[in-house]
Amino acid sequence: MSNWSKTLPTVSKVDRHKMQVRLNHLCKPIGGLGKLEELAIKLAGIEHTQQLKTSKRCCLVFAADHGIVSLGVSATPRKVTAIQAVNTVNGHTTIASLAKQFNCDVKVIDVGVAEDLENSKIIHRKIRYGTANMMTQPAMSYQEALRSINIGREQADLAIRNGNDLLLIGELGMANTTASSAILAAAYGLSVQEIVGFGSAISEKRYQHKKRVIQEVLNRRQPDSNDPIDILSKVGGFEIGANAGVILESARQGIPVVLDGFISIAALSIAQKIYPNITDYVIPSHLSHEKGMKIVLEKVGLHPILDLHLAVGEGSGAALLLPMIDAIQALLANMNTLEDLHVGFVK
Ligand SMILES: O=C(O)c1ccc[n+]([C@@H]2O[C@H](COP(=O)([O-])O)[C@@H](O)[C@H]2O)c1
Ligand SMILES: Cc1cc2nc[nH]c2cc1C
Repeated sequence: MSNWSKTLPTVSKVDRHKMQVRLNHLCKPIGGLGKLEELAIKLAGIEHTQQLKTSKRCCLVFAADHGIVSLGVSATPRKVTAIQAVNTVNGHTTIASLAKQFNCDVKVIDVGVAEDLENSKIIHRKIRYGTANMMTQPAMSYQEALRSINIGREQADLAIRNGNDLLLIGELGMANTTASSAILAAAYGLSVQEIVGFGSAISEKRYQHKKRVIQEVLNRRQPDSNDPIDILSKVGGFEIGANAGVILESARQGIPVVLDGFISIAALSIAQKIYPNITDYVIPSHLSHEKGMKIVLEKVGLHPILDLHLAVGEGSGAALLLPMIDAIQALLANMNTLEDLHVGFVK
């Protein structure tokens, strides 16, 4: 299929165990920090260290348009992808605001916006001016699907070389909850009823229409559930492929990658078809408001900390996890141990 190595480097069981022991000794009830403890253990395993590296972070926001938008599956006009891409580099979107607050760099990469973005702060890696309408033809070619993944890998590699300890994934793409629903239905054999949600707030009537469109797309395109590139090319999007590429490259280099919402788990499903254990390397952030998120996260065994009913995308939920990551660092740095206080538990 491509030049993927056979396996990923393993996460460190030793560092996971050491972190668990360390947390158990802190002056608090055993397990008292709940999901924050799971987060610390996961980071220690991925990074192979007790000295968690989390201070330099970067959110990679990939922007692309979707031909299927012409069938009325979104409440939002296509041009909002381009508008928000520029708005992000100018510092005024949800992700730009949160990233500034939580000390995170943001890069916006155009991998397929349907118009030219004349802005020097945007990284220009356009594959095409939007995907084709997947109702009438595959969204993109097999080669373009691979290219979208490779651009994600390249941008992740660049961010890692620039010294980032943590990567966050984000996206902009009107109608991409339609593409993501189709990907997830194909990848995990889920029904349209189980997976499709209201995206960026459509009406009930449009929701019924969206479900019919996605079902018809799946019937016509017949994506091969065993071939992630076939799925991505037939019913995917360029920004989704790029998100998958970031996940793959981060895992390959042992750098934790923080997922965002529904689109990021569509990307995860593509990556998971290549490496079934990819979930060991990703940090879930929040349970998006989008209907299918819960069933997919349960299926792949990921338990996000946040449930804020977010439906923004852009990497916003991933950025909101950063204060939780900073909280772990503060706890590990400042708390003393039960032994320091001469406290023992009775069995
Ligand atoms: O991240 C999510 O879970 C999420 C849920 C709903 C909407 N979005 C964002 O809204 C856009 C897609 O919504 P839609 O209705 O056009 O498919 C796209 O730009 C996403 O970033 C994102
Ligand atoms: C304004 C707006 C911003 C977004 N950002 C991601 N998806 C979006 C959809 C809308 C409508």
